Amino acid sequence: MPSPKARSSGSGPCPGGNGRYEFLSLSRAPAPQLLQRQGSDPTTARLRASESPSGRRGSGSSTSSTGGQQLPEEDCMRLNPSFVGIALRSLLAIDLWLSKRLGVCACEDSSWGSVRPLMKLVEISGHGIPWLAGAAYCLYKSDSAAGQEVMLNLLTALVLDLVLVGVMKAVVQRRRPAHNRMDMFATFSVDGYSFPSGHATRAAMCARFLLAHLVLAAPLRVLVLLWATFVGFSRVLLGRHHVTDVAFGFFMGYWQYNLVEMLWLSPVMLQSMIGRLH
Ligand SMILES: CC(C)=CCC/C(C)=C/COP(=O)(O)O
Repeated sequence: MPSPKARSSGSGPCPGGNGRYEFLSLSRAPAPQLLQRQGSDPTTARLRASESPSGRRGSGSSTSSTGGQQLPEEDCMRLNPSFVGIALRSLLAIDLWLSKRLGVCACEDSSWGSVRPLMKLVEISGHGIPWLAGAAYCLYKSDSAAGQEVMLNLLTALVLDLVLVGVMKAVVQRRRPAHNRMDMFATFSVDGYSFPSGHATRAAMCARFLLAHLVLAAPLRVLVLLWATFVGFSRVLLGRHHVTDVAFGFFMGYWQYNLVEMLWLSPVMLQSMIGRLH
């Protein structure tokens, strides 16, 4: 598996408008070096090449006739792309465009660069380490069985979240936005990848967990929801993620909580597990 860090933009200056996202005009041939770069994926390279008139001229032996002109079969297939394919490509293009527009705190000289330190505080509030440390501390300090049960399950949920997000990132391997500066503290190697946002999954899951298991007054419940939303939103503002990474992260975190409820470790179960250890 290639190292995601090697593919990431690193900690250099914010690339701004000089990102990796080149949108290919349908009516214009892409630059040769662009074709070469996309050539790492043979299918994409072939499809891109077939978008160029020169690419059309020379490619393929299997042809079909259109208005007297011989076109390769693969081009004919591209003329009838499925609705789902068009919808997905459009969604992806909107996602890239919107994420770039919203990445206003991606670096100090971005339009909202002055609030970057505040956004980084929000980032820390949703980071795995403070949550793991906090849950472990509360578990240690808790003197009631109910409190210990809740904290132990929160710890389990946090570990489960790290594992599921890590697996998902390793499978999907989506790059972080080009304007992101990889200056996050304490990351795993898979955190070089973007999809889904681990902060968003954790925020959604923990918010549901806290709302379900802590007796909180209404203003505090609202605060928890606002915090979770803001953690997700700050990922895009910081340029760390695309909008879809965060949207899917919220969705995944929401469902992860259901999994936590299903796997809930009860005192009886814990007793028998501890008993088996002795
Ligand atoms: C080192 C530990 C315990 C957790 C890593 C937390 C982390 C840095 C997740 C990445 O989140 P995003 O996917 O939202 O950038």
